Amino acid sequence: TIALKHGAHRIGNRTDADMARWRSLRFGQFIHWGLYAIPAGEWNGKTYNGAAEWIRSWKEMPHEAYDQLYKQFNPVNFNPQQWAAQAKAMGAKYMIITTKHHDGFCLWPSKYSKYTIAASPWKKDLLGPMIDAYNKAGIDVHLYFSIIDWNHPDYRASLKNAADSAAGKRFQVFVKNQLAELLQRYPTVKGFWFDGTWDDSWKNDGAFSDELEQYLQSLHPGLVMGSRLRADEKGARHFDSNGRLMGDYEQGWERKLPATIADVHGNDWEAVMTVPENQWGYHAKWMGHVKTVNEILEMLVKSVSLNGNFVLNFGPKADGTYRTEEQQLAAGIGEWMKVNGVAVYDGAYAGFEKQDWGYYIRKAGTDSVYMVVFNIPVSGSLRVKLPARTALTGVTMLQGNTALTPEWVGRNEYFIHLQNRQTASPVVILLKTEKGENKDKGNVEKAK
Ligand SMILES: C[C@@H]1N[C@@H](C(=O)NCc2ccccc2)[C@H](O)[C@@H]1O
Repeated sequence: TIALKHGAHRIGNRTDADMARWRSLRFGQFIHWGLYAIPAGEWNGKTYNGAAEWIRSWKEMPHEAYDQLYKQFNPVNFNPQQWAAQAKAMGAKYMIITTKHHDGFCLWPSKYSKYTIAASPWKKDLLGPMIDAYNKAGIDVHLYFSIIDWNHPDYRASLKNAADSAAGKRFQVFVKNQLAELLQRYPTVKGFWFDGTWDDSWKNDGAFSDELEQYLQSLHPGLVMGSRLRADEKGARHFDSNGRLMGDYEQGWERKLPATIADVHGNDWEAVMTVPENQWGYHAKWMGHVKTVNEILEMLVKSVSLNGNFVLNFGPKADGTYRTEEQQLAAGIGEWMKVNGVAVYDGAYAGFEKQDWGYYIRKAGTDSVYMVVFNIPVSGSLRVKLPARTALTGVTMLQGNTALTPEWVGRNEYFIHLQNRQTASPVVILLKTEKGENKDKGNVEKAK
């Protein structure tokens, strides 16, 4: 291994209570809200095909025009209690809010910037009421913070000369001050979700990102921060130059999921997902495929089955309301989660051989394993292969709490025959297991 001063400082996952809590929550809500919701992906009668929150970088959007938008930001229909109630009904257990996206506009009245909500017609802090409402609903809050800041005069994508380096130093002080300010103003937050850390100016100062992470941990012990913040002194990101994950969980899964357990390398990880193909902030015209409830449920269940968290993004409108599609999606997900969330919360990799019908999720630390079925075969028979020396002692269909009698086909293999092959939603079956060989305890039907 290479000697590193600013690489990973820990091998293996964090085992403390704050991280165990984050890991147990499994399902989060991302919220991208800011000035970009005003143009909403359109300008001068033209539609921006990129992500709505990146519209400032569109050649058709003059920087001066974008930089005046704050004078119009006045979310008169903002109702944080309603936002929190919607998230709670959906079954989200944590929420990540954009405090400041790449455009540099702050949703809180930062004393380190003029480009904040205080300068808008709304004037008032948006983060405080949101964090209070979500915490009252029993939902943890994490703060998204973009290192890239297109508004700040000292932001540099790369440092080409002494003047750049001086600006870069001033910018690092600004970042450190804003982050400390956020922790001081919102002491109940559980973590930071850093973004915009791919520019050379950041990548080439691994020491600063390391010191910053340690500084924030010293201010707020237990803080959960993903791998996107850090670079090591050789410019390696997420994984240091020895291939070890930096930060508390792998944070690279943006709009994509790992395929198998091998892809996660035993690390904690989190996937963040958009409802349309690639829109985080509010875009008036969603183009391409919009994910359905069942597609989102499959991503959530697949993530948990591979030991990860899944975060679904919402992009509120400039007036503070949600678009109908997002409201309907949240309600539909919540309906399934109300009955089946028990298979998601505290969920973990089961260690069973993956089958085509869907996913296994182990209730962490127990002998209970849930089968979440998305693809009922035409035979109606679900094959279950248990690990060696694992006996099956009970099978229950969650819907209706119905006991099932599997057919034992020898050694550790069973078939579960579903009577009804028609279902509009994923079917959840609870397997009770125990250590030991499978012998005919009369609880299973022997193959003919
Ligand atoms: C969570 C999302 N991250 C921001 C983004 O710029 N993603 C595009 C991107 C993703 C990975 C490497 C570079 C750039 C998007 O605007 C969202 O905030």
